[in-house]
Amino acid sequence: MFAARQVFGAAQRRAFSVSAKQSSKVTVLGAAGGIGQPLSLLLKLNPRVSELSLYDIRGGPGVAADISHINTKSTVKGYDPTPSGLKEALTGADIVLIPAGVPRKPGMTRDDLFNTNASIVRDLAKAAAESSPDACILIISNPVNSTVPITAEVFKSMGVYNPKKLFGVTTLDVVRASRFISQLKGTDPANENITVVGGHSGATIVPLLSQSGYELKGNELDEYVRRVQFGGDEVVQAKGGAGSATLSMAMAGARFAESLLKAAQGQTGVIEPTFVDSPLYKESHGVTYFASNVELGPNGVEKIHPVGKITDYEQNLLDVCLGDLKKNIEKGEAFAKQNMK
Ligand SMILES: NC(=O)c1ccc[n+]([C@@H]2O[C@H](COP(=O)([O-])OP(=O)(O)OC[C@H]3O[C@@H](n4cnc5c(N)ncnc54)[C@H](O)[C@@H]3O)[C@@H](O)[C@H]2O)c1
Ligand SMILES: O=C(O)C[C@H](O)C(=O)O
Repeated sequence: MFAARQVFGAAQRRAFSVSAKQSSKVTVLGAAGGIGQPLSLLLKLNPRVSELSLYDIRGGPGVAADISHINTKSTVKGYDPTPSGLKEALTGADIVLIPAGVPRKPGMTRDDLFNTNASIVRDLAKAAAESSPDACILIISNPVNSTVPITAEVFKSMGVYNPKKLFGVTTLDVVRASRFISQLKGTDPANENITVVGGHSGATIVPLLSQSGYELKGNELDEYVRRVQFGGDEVVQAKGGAGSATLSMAMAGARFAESLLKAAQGQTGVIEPTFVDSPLYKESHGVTYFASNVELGPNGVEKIHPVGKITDYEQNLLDVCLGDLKKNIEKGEAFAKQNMK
């Protein structure tokens, strides 16, 4: 690969550096957790990251010391769990990933995490709104359908909300949908990219298999859809009380961050499904956030793609999704409004 210096003249280099930011500070809040550690590792391996900033209420500096020995160029710093540590971790960040919060145990829904995680996300969102108001904020903490609206309400209350820069990370649903179809069809999962829309829990997860030209029927289709919708439960059960998906989630979070960095660094046509402030079902159903394919650009959301042509079966799934999603979103918004500190 040629360096910009070799390929561009001075004027072009200046234009390039204005439109495409090449250095990137990425902050992980919850960096010492089950997701946080492998996610931080993958970010350290990403040459698009120049500064990695790791914060947790326990163990951030230890994880940072460990990861900092890896021989890639980026600098790594861990921060103490103090208000000033959090502020420093966030200041100047381009991307903030938030996997802080508790995971499920068998028998729990994601919504059962609401009581604990809502206030964790609210407090971290407040810190981000104060110290990194221009960063892209990537919410991993569950229930995503509610924690994203909570974050939006915090940013709105502080007058710094930018709907183009707030993302619920739903990439794991696409990763699963792609992996599971490849197992049924004997294809290479790396070449599969099944569109998944809606939200991130149970019936709000809607895989649109027909858009990839696949036609499963009857029980096989029902079982496929159910596996994508409840793939998280499969992992929660298998871990038997020790948490939920961490390694596959780290991969999915790192993939989403990589896509944002590519777009920020000038690549066009970068598309990822993600849960964002979306016009698609706002007027018709009062659903203010929705996951669909989103084109990413240097300022975050560039273009929200509509759901497109779907089958009657998929439309039925979508109808159920929209009803559940509305309740999850309203629950998050109500919490934020009643519990703004
Ligand atoms: N979006 C998704 O697809 C997806 C996938 C998997 C898990 N999750 C969610 O991600 C969250 C984290 O899962 P995990 O397995 O990593 O849990 P974990 O318990 O292993 O790690 C969570 C980390 O967050 C830290 N933390 C708690 N409160 C904090 C605060 N106020 N500030 C900073 N750090 C704080 C903890 O110390 C811990 O290290 C859960 O809510 C889980 O449900 C989401
Ligand atoms: O299932 C969970 O609770 C974690 C996560 O949302 C997942 O989809 O794996």
